[in-house]
Amino acid sequence: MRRLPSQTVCSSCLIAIRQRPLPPRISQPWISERFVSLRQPSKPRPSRMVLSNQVYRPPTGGKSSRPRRQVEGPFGAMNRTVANIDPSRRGPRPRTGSSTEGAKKNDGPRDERKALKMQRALASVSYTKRMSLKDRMGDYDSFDQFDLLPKIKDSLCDELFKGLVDIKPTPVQRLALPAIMGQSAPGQPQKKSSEMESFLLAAETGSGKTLAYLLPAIDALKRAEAEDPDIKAYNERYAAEKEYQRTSNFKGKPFDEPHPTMARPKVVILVPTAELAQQVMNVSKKISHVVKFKTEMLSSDLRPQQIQRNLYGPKGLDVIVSTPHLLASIADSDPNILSRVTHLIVDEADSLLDRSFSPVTTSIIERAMPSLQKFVCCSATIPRKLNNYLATTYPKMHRITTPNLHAIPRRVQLGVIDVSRDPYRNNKDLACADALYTLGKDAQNHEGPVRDEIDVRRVLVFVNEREKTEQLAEYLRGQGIQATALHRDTPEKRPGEILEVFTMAQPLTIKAPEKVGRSRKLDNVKVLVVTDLASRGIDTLAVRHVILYDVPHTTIDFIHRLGRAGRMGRRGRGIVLAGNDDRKDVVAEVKRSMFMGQALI
Ligand SMILES: Nc1ncnc2c1ncn2[C@@H]1O[C@H](COP(=O)(O)OP(=O)(O)OP(=O)(O)O)[C@@H](O)[C@H]1O
Repeated sequence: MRRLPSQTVCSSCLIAIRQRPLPPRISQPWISERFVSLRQPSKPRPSRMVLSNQVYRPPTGGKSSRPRRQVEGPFGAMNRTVANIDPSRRGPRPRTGSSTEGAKKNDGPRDERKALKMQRALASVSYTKRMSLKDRMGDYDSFDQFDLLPKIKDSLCDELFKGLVDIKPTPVQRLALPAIMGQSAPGQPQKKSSEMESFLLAAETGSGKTLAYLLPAIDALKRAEAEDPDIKAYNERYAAEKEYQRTSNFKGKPFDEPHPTMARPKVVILVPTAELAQQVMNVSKKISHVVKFKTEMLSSDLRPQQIQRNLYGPKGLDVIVSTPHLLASIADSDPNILSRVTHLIVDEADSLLDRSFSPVTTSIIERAMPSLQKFVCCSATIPRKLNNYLATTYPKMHRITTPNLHAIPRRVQLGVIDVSRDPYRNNKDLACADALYTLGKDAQNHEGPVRDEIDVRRVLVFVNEREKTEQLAEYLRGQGIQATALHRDTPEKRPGEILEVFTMAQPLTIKAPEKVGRSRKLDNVKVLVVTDLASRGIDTLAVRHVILYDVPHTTIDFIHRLGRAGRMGRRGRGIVLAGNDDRKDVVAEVKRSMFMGQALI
């Protein structure tokens, strides 16, 4: 029988692909009228930032797998089929054809923009691999099947998902929880591992990665606490002192012996921004209300006294959420601060291990390594560079990836407005205001949960430059739109408050206007004009619409920005404003990949 070449799709798969339901077409006239002609790029250009297509297994290769003719050294020239000419000594390239224009194209400097490259689907995750992942996920379809402490399970119903019924673990949680805890099958007890284990959690945006790493870490923390002789002795002294004070009507100083965990956390979670630190700390705090442990955050927007209090509070410290720079500088002055860490989590690992953050993040990892039991890297996007780095630094790392990694879910639709055409003629500000007015008008047709009230739409507008946030927000305000700018220099304290409107899950409504007037004032839309500051990890559950004012520099930015809408199974819509200076071919490829449900690699 003739074998199919590896790239060929077999006929049954083709039928399955064709039978997949297609997302409904965008019905808004303003999108269809000004729809960009999505041209196929004639030749894909290389990218400097490429997503990995083999996250589920470490990349193979390296020196040993290179053909001998490519290897340096005495045997390097064997079996060559072409002349071994040093490229630096090669003469000028012969020009093809007579066109000087064409020659310029060949010899000119390469486009150094961080262009996108999305020619391939997640081809190397084979169908068998995908099926086996799906089968494994099916094993755990309730939180009760995990060997978590009962209090932790209670905290899910009583605090985190209060009011929700039938909470099921998400795919990444079904895979990660048993793997990190060492649980072999549903209902089975955990098995302790004597050596340090490392994990890579790679799953789509808004898929519940925070709980996937937090629940096993807290479970291990509480189990270790029950066996810790220092904590046991402290608790006994505390109880005895309390009893003495009660019986003897004691009026002196209360028991003020510092807790053994003071400034010695066991769980450290590193995140890239203060806003994300606050969000993860809020989740951890909610669990701590039921499970009882001490959790704090460290970030640059806290005052020094507050940082001191968070670290050296007499009640101890178990879980700390921090940005790396601050923690590294504290560790410089108090080297023992990381001496008891058993679980270290690097959230948004591709950011924290990239060129700018890497030295400081790795310094923390190295300091914590002697006591470390579990090391978890977590991200929705795994660039090849990070993939290779992890494969060489942590060769035994357990790779937990979900089948749809690097794909934007099909429930998120992408519309494109070509702002180079009439009536905008490259006026992106006007196109943005128009898009927001259309969203507002559309929302007026949807009644809120209370009669005579309408929903308020919360929209994120992403720009590439910090300066543009203020400028655009001011323009939109001038057009009667409630717009706020958020960037790294937004005055202290405000980012949390500003973001709250967009992160709270509760519906936001206003009184329905008697009659939609002609005045240009949009009451039922709240807009946040923001840089990538809000694109990483911020859980904007309430946001269904994201406007990409600028075309993102990389696929990674596309995934994270669009990932703010359509979280946790919700529907969402992205709108890209594509101007003359933007890479429309790139937008077209993203749109096509999203339509096909393919990974953007
Ligand atoms: N099992 C679950 N059932 C329902 N909702 C859940 C579940 N797990 C998490 N969530 C909710 O899903 C939302 C997104 O979770 P989370 O912020 O952890 O996503 P993420 O994968 O870290 O996203 P990102 O990659 O953007 O950081 C949160 O509001 C969280 O409360």
